[in-house]
Amino acid sequence: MSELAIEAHGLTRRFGELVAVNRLDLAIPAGTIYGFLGPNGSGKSTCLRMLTGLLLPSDGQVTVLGLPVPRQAEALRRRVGYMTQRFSLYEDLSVQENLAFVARVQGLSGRQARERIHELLATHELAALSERLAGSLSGGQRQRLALAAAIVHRPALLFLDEPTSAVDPENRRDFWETLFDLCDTGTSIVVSTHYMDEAERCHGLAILDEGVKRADGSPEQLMNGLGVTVVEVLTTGLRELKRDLLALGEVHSAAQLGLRLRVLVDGRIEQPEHWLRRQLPERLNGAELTRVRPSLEDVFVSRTGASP
Ligand SMILES: Nc1ncnc2c1ncn2[C@@H]1O[C@H](COP(=O)(O)OP(=O)(O)OP(=O)(O)O)[C@@H](O)[C@H]1O
Repeated sequence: MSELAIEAHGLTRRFGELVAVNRLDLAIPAGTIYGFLGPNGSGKSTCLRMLTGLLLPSDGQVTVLGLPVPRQAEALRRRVGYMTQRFSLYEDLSVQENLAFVARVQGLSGRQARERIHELLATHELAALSERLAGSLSGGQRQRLALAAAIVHRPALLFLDEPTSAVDPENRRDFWETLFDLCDTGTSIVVSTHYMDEAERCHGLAILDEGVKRADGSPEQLMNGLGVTVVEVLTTGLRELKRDLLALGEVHSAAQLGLRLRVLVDGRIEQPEHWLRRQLPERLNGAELTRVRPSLEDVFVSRTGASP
C-alpha cells in the first residue's frame, strides 16, 4: 500500500451541542491532491484545522506525515503549509516583505530566504509585483502571493481552505496548474472546496455533509458507483414536469439547466427513458429524453440531497 500522508480514525469535533465533524475516517495517500467537497458549514474548515494541529479534536486519532496530532503538532508545523480562507498576509507590507517575514517565521536563514523568495517570485509570476503593497493586489495576485507564502519552507503537505473562492475561472485554472506542478514535485495537497470543477480535479475526495463523510473515492469511482441513471429531458413546462417527477419515489432529483431537466432515476430501473415516458405519458409527449454520463454534481446531490 502506498504511504499515507494522513490517517484518521473517528475524528470528531464538537462545539457545544453542535457536532461539526462527526467520526471521520481518512486514509489519504502521500503525493496526491485530496479534496473535501461540501456546502457551507459542512465541517471542511474544522476538519482542515484539526489536521494541521491548530484545533484540538474532541475525539479520534490522527496521524499526519507519520506524526500523531495534536501531540506532535509543533514538530508538524514546520512540515506543513496552510493557506486559510481569508487573506492572512500584511496588506501594508510589499509582496517581497511579506515573503521575507514568513521566511523568517519559518526559520530560513537570510541567504536561504533570499534564494527561496527569488525562486517563488519567478514561479508564481510575482517578480514584477515584488515592491507592490499586498493590499493593492488583485484577487488572483493575492492568491498567488498567499500560495507562495504557504510554501516558503517547502512543506511536504499543503492544506488549502477554499483557495479559489475569490478568483475568476481563468485564475482558478492557472492556480490548479501550479498545484499539479507542486504535486509532481512530491508535495501532498489537501484542499477544501464547494466547486464541482475543482473537486473533479482531485485524485481522491470525500463528500462532507453536516460533518459526516457521505462518500469517498476518486471522482471516477464516485461517478461510476452512483447507483442512479441520469436522463436529460428537453421539453416545455419544466416547472410542472419537475414537480410531477419528484412525486415519483424512483426519481432522486430533478434539476433545471436552462431548457432541460436533469433527472436522477434509481439505478434499478431498466431503460429509464421508457420508464419515465410510461409514468408521465402526457407531460413527456414530444419531449426529447437522453441518457447522459453522471457528473460529480449528480454524486453530490444524490449523496447529500442538497445543492452545493
Ligand atoms: N469556533 C467555533 N465555534 C462554534 N461553532 C463553530 C466554530 N467553528 C465552526 N463552527 C461551526 O461548525 C460547523 C462547521 O463549520 P466549518 O467552518 O468547518 O464548515 P465549512 O464546511 O468549512 O463551511 P464554510 O465553507 O462556510 O467555511 C458550522 O456550523 C460552524 O458554524
